[in-house]
Amino acid sequence: MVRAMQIDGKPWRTIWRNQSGGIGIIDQTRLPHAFETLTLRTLDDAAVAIRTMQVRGAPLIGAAAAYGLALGLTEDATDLGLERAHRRLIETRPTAVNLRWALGRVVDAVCALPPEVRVATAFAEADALAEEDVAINAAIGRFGAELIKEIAGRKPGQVVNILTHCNAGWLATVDWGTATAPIYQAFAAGIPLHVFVDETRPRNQGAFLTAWELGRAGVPHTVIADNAGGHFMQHGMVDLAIVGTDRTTRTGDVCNKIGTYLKALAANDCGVPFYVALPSSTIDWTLTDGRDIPIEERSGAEVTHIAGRTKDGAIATVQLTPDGSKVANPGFDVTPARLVTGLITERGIAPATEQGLLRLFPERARPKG
Ligand SMILES: CSC[C@@H](O)[C@@H](O)C(=O)COP(=O)(O)O
Repeated sequence: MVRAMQIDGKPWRTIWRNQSGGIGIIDQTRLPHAFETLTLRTLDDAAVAIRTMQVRGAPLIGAAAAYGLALGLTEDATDLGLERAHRRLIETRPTAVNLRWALGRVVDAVCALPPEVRVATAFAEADALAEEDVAINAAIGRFGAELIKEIAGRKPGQVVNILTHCNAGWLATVDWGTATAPIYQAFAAGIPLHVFVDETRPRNQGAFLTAWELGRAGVPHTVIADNAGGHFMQHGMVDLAIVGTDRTTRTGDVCNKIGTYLKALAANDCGVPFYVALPSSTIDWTLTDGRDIPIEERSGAEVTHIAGRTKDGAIATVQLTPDGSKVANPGFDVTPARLVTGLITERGIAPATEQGLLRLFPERARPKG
């Protein structure tokens, strides 16, 4: 199988166990201008890495939290230690449901065990979860690549143009990405394609991360200002939009990075198919209304300031807004299911409806009566 994530020809994942017993990560706050790795050794290291977005993206937040809980148990494997580590990690970021899901998996795996075997079991569960993430994203890639191939079949010899928002790429997962997995697989199969990358203000995950990883993979792409997507759709320059999600309700409402909703509205108006790629760990089966999803409110400094590389190679932060202007910074928004053409999951593509999801995940049906 083609491996998605390579940097200068060397395969990489976003998170790994290293020789010294620590957890290796790529420090995503340093990209695209520096590629640096870090080792997480303690519960606190893991919590800080998630909160400060050294690791980010719903599936990777889940994997990092699972390893974080295992690290926490190395400090205190008692019931109290488990509870403390769980509380510390669950508070790091509110929107991606993968965090709750991954912590729940590790807690379920260890809670009935005596403290002396909990650490090994927790690491094994975190390893399993990370491995599964890779396989799940590869499956999403196979289903999604078929959509791209279908479009390519309708315009022989022409490039398929795909728009994506934020970074739902391999940097947001353990490998492959969700929204990017179909892109990588179609590209590897020789389909001529090009990706419009929304810059994704205010944290610029598109401009900083998606552009960087597509560039490493040799995928043709163009970074656009967030406000430009509607224009390109209106002019027939986008064949398909694929984005990720941090939490999807059982009815198919999708919560993703701020600005996704506006792209879905524009896609709907322009007749551009709008797909959301997700592992089932991103579905919150307890929710039926996207308006109930907690939206992360982030620091205003992300709106008032921007960091970048100066001509002499230094990283500098500059102020954009006038002194004294108030700012608001919701990190996510909800795209109602009616604007979503389909959900690309590891079990296939479902309409964004409860029925559609239950056809793929029948074990999630609510007991009758
Ligand atoms: C496969 S990742 C899906 C989402 O997590 C992604 O689109 C996103 O919104 C990431 O937000 P971030 O705030 O960078 O963690």
